[in-house]
Amino acid sequence: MTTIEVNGLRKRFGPSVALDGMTFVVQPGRVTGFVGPNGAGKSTTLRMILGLDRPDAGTATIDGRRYADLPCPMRHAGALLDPHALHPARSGRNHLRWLARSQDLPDSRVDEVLNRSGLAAAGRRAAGGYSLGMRQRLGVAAALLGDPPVLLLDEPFNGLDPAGIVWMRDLLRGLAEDGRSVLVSSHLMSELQDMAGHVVVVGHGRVIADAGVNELIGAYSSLEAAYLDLTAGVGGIR
Ligand SMILES: Nc1ncnc2c1ncn2[C@@H]1O[C@H](COP(=O)(O)OP(=O)(O)OP(=O)(O)O)[C@@H](O)[C@H]1O
Repeated sequence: MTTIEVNGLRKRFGPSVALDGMTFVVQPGRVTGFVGPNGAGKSTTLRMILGLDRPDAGTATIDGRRYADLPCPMRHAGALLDPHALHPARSGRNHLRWLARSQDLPDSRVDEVLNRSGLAAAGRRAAGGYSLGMRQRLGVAAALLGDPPVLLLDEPFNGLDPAGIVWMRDLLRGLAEDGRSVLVSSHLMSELQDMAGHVVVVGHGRVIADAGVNELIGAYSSLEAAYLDLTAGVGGIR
């Protein structure tokens, strides 16, 4: 069973402190919501788990290893960070084929993940013409290519239509039920309340609360009420 461990991450960008000792563990078998006000440090943390930003201090590991040290990393962790990170002239299918080849994954996976993401019909169209919701689906398809035990998704509900939201909710729940570790950053508390088993609330680059969703609902009546209370003293964008 694969965990994500974030331990004491610190990061400054010039005068601004983005991460100030960020520490938490993502356990397998449940969706963990990663929530906090704009600028709290969620995306920076996800980027560090994936080795895309270097911390000033602290560590982030998947299965005890840094992402950069994982052999064939897409088999260990799949990520959706930026749905616009694609070549606009390349078809969705060729985008996935290119990724699969870079990781020695069989081409057969491409059609499997296109089908699972509802993009089978649009797969041969240039990805530059995809709507935001279609780009999110393509990003999810890419994250699933290596059938990884760990998934990290940054605001995956953005741009999805109502049917897409239901699809994403069921997909993430199913991935967690398979025993995967699923970390989802989102501002949609009602979605997380229905879907997540656990939530990590952050503010100003550190953890404010790390608790079960049912525990928070029991104490505050809803996840949204818990979030608003826990982050009340944190303030907005610095
Ligand atoms: N490359 C960068 N250069 C300068 N500052 C940065 C950079 N990346 C992040 N920051 C700063 O670090 C802080 C944390 O940003 P981050 O994007 O991680 O927040 P977030 O919680 O993901 O916010 P949001 O909910 O708006 O997506 C912010 O103050 C942001 O301005």
